Amino acid sequence: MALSIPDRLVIATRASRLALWQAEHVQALLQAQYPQTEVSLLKLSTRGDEILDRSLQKVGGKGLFIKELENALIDGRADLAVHSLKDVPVDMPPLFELAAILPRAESRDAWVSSKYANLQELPVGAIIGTSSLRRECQLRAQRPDIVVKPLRGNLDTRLKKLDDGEFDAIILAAVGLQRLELSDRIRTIIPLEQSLPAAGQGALGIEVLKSRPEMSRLMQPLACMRSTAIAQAERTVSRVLGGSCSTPLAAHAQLINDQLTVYALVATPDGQTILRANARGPISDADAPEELGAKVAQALLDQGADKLLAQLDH
Ligand SMILES: NCc1[nH]cc(CCC(=O)O)c1CC(=O)O
Repeated sequence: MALSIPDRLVIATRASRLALWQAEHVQALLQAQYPQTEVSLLKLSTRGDEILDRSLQKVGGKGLFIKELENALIDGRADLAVHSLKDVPVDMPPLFELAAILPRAESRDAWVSSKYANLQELPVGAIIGTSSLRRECQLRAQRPDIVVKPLRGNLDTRLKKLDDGEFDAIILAAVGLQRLELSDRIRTIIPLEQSLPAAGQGALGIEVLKSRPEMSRLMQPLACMRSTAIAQAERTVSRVLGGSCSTPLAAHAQLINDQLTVYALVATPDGQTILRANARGPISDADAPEELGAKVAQALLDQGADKLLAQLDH
């Protein structure tokens, strides 16, 4: 059956500068793919953007950033939603699917500080800004003396808090700074051994309604098969371990030729215990990424990851 190209496509997006960059990127790709189609943006404010005073974990987690966008898909106000893949819960509500994962950019974390070049240079008792337990546990494993304070808000807000002197350094995903032409704020890209990233970090995902398979087909030219394999492996680790944004859990995969390597860790927030596992194998068939992800998750469970995660639940 031939694909019928619609006259209009509406992209639902959050209104932050980074979200708009991402949505405009997808808009340009779709416009190039379908020159006759009018591709526009529907900018929405989400609960995750509005609630800045309380920790996200307490008010309902990362799903808050995508719910308003999903509502726009249900109402037909939009045809697709663009998300940072990292913000898309691993268990999607059954009405929706990830139609395409785009080529992944930089996936590592960035060290941002005007005073100190890296973690090792920090003076005793220095104050680091991050609201990510994943980042906190890995930093504190290396520097138990540092003080970690929460840091929320969009990128510009976070940088302003650093510049106002609230922190000695902050940790951000490098990709966001790069996309907003703020690369000069990156003192160093933190090596994977020091800060293993979150599942999906650096990649964009396009979400559509499952009931509109033609929409999913229209998105296929934007999909990157290699980034999809990587993301599937990483997201499987989180899914098997029941990861949420309140879990100190990292999952990162690399694909070199046809060899996929999956690294993962689960930790206590104080970084006193860090369980690590990895696995490598060829992506010989479509199930291989998920099998490798599941294998790494199982290796963590064999080390007691379930007990560690259960302790964190209260
Ligand atoms: N935690 C929130 C979040 N969700 C997505 C990004 C941008 C990075 C990405 O697209 O992977 C960020 C900011 C950050 O981690 O610094």
